[in-house]
Amino acid sequence: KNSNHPPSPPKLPIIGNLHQLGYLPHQSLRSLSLKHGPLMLLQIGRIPTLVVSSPEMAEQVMKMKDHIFANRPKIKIMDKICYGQKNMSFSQYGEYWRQAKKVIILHLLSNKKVQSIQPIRDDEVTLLLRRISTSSSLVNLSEMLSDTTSNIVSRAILGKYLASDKKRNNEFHYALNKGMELIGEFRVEDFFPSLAWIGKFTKSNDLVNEVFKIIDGLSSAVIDDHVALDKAEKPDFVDVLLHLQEDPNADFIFTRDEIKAIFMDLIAAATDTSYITIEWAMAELIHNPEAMRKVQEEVRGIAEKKSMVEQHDTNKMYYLKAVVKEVLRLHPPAPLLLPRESMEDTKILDYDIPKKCRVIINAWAIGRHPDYWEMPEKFQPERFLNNSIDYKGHDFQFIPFGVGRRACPGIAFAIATIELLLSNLLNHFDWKLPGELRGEDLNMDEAPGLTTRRKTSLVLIAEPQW
Ligand code: HEM
Repeated sequence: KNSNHPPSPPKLPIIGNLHQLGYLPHQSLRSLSLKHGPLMLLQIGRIPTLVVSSPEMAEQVMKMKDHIFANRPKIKIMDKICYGQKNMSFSQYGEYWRQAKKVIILHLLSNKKVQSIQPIRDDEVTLLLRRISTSSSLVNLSEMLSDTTSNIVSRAILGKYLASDKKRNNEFHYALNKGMELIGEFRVEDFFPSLAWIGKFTKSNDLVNEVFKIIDGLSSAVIDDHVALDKAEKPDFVDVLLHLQEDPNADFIFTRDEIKAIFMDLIAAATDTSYITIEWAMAELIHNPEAMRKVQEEVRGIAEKKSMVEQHDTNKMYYLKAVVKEVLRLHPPAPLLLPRESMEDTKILDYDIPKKCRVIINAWAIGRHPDYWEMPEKFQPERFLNNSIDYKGHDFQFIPFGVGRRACPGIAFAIATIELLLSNLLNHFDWKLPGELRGEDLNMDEAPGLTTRRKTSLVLIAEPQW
């Protein structure tokens, strides 16, 4: 009662502010923050939840007090589908997380490793371009990009495709879509722990079980294949984790379930975010024909009629890089980042923040903050030319990958994939909406979930340049 808490919107008995989260929580929370300020304390069911909506407050949480806010809350669905929350993204801050991060960076995400998988990226780009060229008049770009990004990441991690046939591939993408939707929901069992038993009887609990069954089936098959093949010569990332189990000098040994949680998490984290970025980039460029003209002129000028843009070509594509940044500003794939949790009572400025307070950073609202961005709702890649604003965690007005200990370790991996795929799509084809539709007619609505996809698939006509 004597604490000085941040401002809170009025709440209802029992549910608190739950009803104010709306269909797209990042948008509803921004509207609330315009009334109640950049640091708000909501009560969602039983859980105090701090909502951060300005660059200054984000810096306080993710830089000044990062050591206190480095935990993730326990979330029932992650517990179920990630074998006790043993994936890196949602694991508790501590020794397990440190060891998982160490092995992931060393064997998968270092700059050297990211460069070493260039042949896989090139190969998958070639297949994508061929698939588009040979498809009927309408191209479902959303579906193709989702396939290509998951193929790149699964070949990088597993040494092969995750799903060996079309049926399994469809099951994986279904589980990925449903999983992201379910994780993004504010679910009864997480916010009313005493009512957790109700969750067991809901339809969404059946969906969670269905998602888990698919993920567990696919990941168990991967482990069985790796054990049977044992590639000692040229081990992939899963081989590395399995070999640790037999290494008497290993600092840490991951169990079979932990290995499954770690690699499936990486495939999901990399696929969804990367393809969403390219999908929004293509949508914004169709919506803004002048930006499309400029970026195609740059890409084609540098590619000089080569049938494929190579990774090193993208280093000179400054407008393309500005397009990618502008897309990440307007459409950060994880608009509320991933939730964090305070590990002790603390203060932000003069406000008291209790231990075990959930923290939501509204990166979507921060990227559109009118004090930091001129005409913040407008797609304008030029704003990133001739300045050093970057997504690497120093500019708190632009934080699509998060900041601090729990920031995304996959930036280099993601950007290499996004720039290569996008530049090749723009080099190889001209893009149009079907029928008489014009750019401004394109539906730009978002779908709900942990990651923000487009509400409707992006279906376009591709006209090859050669
Ligand atoms: C455009 C692409 C991507 C975006 C926008 C993105 C964004 C994010 C965000 C916002 C977080 C949480 C940060 C925080 O809590 O402060 C995160 C965490 C994470 N990302 Fe990414 N990500 C992308 C691609 C990737 C890729 C390609 C990989 C791996 C191959 C990856 C692996 C991870 C992992 C393992 C975490 C958990 C980090 C931790 O909790 O310590 N991400 N990412």
